[in-house]
Amino acid sequence: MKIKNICCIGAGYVGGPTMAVIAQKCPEINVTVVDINESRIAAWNDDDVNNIPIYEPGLSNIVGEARGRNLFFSTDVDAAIDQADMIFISVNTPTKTYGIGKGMAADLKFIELCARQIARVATTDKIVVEKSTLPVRTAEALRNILDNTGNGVKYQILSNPEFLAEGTAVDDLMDPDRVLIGGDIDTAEGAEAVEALVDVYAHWIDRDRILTTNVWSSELSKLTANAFLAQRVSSINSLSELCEKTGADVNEVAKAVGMDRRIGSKFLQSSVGFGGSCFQKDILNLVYIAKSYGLNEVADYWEQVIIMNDHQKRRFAANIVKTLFNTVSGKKIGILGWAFKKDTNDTRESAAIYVVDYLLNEQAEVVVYDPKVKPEQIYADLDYLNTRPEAENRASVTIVDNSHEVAEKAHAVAVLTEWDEFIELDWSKVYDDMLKPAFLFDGRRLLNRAEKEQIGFEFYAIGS
Ligand SMILES: NC(=O)C1=CN([C@@H]2O[C@H](COP(=O)(O)OP(=O)(O)OC[C@H]3O[C@@H](n4cnc5c(N)ncnc54)[C@H](O)[C@@H]3O)[C@@H](O)[C@H]2O)C=CC1
Ligand SMILES: O=C(O)[C@H]1O[C@H](OP(=O)(O)OP(=O)(O)OC[C@H]2O[C@@H](n3ccc(=O)[nH]c3=O)[C@H](O)[C@@H]2O)[C@H](O)[C@@H](O)[C@@H]1O
Repeated sequence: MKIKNICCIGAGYVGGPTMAVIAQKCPEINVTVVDINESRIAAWNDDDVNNIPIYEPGLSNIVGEARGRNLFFSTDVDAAIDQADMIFISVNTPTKTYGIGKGMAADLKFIELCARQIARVATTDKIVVEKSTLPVRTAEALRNILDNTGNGVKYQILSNPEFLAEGTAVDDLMDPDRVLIGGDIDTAEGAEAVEALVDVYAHWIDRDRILTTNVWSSELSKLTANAFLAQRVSSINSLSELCEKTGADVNEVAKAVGMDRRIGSKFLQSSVGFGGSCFQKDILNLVYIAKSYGLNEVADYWEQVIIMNDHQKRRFAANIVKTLFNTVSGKKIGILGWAFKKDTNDTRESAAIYVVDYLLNEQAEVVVYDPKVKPEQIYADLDYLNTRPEAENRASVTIVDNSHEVAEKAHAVAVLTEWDEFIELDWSKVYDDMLKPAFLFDGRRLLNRAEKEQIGFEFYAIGS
């Protein structure tokens, strides 16, 4: 079976880049990405491809090449569903903020709405692909909704979790370690659907890197991969605190440990804490699932990854207060970086939000610069925490458009995102512009200690 028309519901950080790459690599397939968010779709359709709503290195070129040829962005969800033979569901699956499982379980209401919409609109057989990250056994719920419409349409449900990381999305999509496809491989129709999706990816990915499994393994592998990655960050971050007490250096420890090929060197960069939309949400979801099966020890084991991460963010902020003679009240603290990592404008769960919230509770005056994050996003992130009236966030936080304004008469500067441009800053000028003693806190191990101390900074870096 050859796929001719793909529809993707959800034009976000996953749906947009993934579909752009599929469209570029498969010129004979029409790919339509739909979303209910009109302004997001308008931005994807902006005449200037540099205005697409997601910043990812290399993405605007790909969109520029494929858009209007075989890549389309639209708000007409029904029409795209109707025409497609394969439908990717790539909508958000945030942590529930209400009811049973509040703060832990994934909120699947957007997924269910998609399933109901597909069931209502479809008149021809469809392959429905779970692209969103979902709790294990979600496909069962989807099948229940889709199969009970009584309109005779046949559905195959596949799980095809996405492993791209933001900031490197295009490279990750072009050259993934693996593509995972879960399906009902024991039936002829299921195997045919799996093969149809394998064919799409095989346009540019070797078949031996396209892994097929049963649906439940695929769903659970995605949660497991994120849990393992986040666990490595929490593991090294837990040791960063011990390094600070003992005179060991966390970078040296990470290097020594990571050179063991059984351990590997990736994801051992100590930091102010991991952020991003998925690590925390997916681990909380894993914890919730384990608990729901009565597996309390399993749940506790993974929950510790989150507990350690929260501790890391809090202790970084607390250390700023302690170092500044136990008070930051009325003091200007400059923040370099708001995104949860470099090369993205995404701020979801960024450590910066929590560090600044802590400092605001201590009555600091905060000045923020990030090269890609818009001011309204920074305020929205703080408002979302609901810690204080929105007007207070605006009164206490100033957002500037260059690094040097952050330093002007600041008592301290903290690096919270590892943007390359912060390495190249004129640090002598930063020092000159600050009040003395000039405290510099490196939450990313981005800066060279000897150089900064030479300039005159009181320098603090995670894990040393
Ligand atoms: N952000 C990332 O790097 C990765 C995310 N994922 C997973 O992919 C999924 C999507 O994540 P993101 O793209 O980051 O989310 P996002 O929030 O950027 O995008 C989701 C989009 O779906 C749209 N949407 C929601 N309900 C809809 C409906 N009924 N009809 C049409 N559009 C609808 C929203 O308006 C939004 O634009 C999540 O499950 C996430 O866990 C997986 C791998 C990487
Ligand atoms: O499911 C998802 O959403 C994605 O989550 C992560 O990707 P992402 O969150 O975009 O970015 P990462 O590079 O994993 O970084 C996550 C956080 O961990 C931090 N981190 C990462 C690595 C490290 O060594 N140290 C460290 O502090 C980063 O700064 C960032 O805040 C995974 O890497 C992807 O494989 C996955 O698809």
